[in-house]
Amino acid sequence: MTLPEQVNALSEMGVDFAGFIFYPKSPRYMGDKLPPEKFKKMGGNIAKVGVFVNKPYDDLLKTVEDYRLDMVQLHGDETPRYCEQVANYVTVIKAFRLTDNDPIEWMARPFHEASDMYLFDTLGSGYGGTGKKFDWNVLQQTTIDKLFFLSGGIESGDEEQIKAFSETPAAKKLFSLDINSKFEVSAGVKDIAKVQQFVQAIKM
Ligand SMILES: O=C(O)c1ccccc1NCC(=O)[C@H](O)[C@H](O)COP(=O)(O)O
Repeated sequence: MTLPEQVNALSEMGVDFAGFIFYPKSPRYMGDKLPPEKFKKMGGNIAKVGVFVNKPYDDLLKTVEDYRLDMVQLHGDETPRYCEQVANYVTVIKAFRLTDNDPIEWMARPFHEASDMYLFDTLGSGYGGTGKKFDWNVLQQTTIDKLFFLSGGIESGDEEQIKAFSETPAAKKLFSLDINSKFEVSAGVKDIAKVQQFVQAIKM
């Protein structure tokens, strides 16, 4: 998200989280778009999630403080030790970028104690916002013992597939969905009506 009025609209429609990209190489980078004072005032009760990629520890904590972020989503090659240190200050969602054959249990195990939640996304040439799905069946091969966000190319029309997945054992800890590029009119600007339709359909 980059526009305060859109964040407020999401909050009003009962969306739980809004994500803000603090990765300068992303086309959705918001660090130069919203000053902290404006940022802190918007969004009502929505939880504000800062998305970071390999940000030095001190810079990350300063951003969390300046913008009063509720959670951070760590999308890069952050180590368990780094996540653990950050988790002393703010809720940590560790993102894993998956291909269809990844040994998720082996990848996630070192982060079990070091993070609060996971996010499963699709591996791409960049770090996120690929608009591509991974095969959710890779999550069936293992027991995920941590709340997780499902992400990667989720779009309108996926509602039935998501409901079917949510009834499988792999979804026992499915906590929330993370949607992004498939709901954009341009980078960082959402089609709010499309989001609303999706939210209503998914809650039915
Ligand atoms: O979206 C970005 O530009 C981005 C850049 C760097 C790190 C993470 C990024 N996005 C993280 C997200 O949580 C996205 O919502 C997730 O990758 C899903 O995106 P999409 O495949 O477009 O639905």
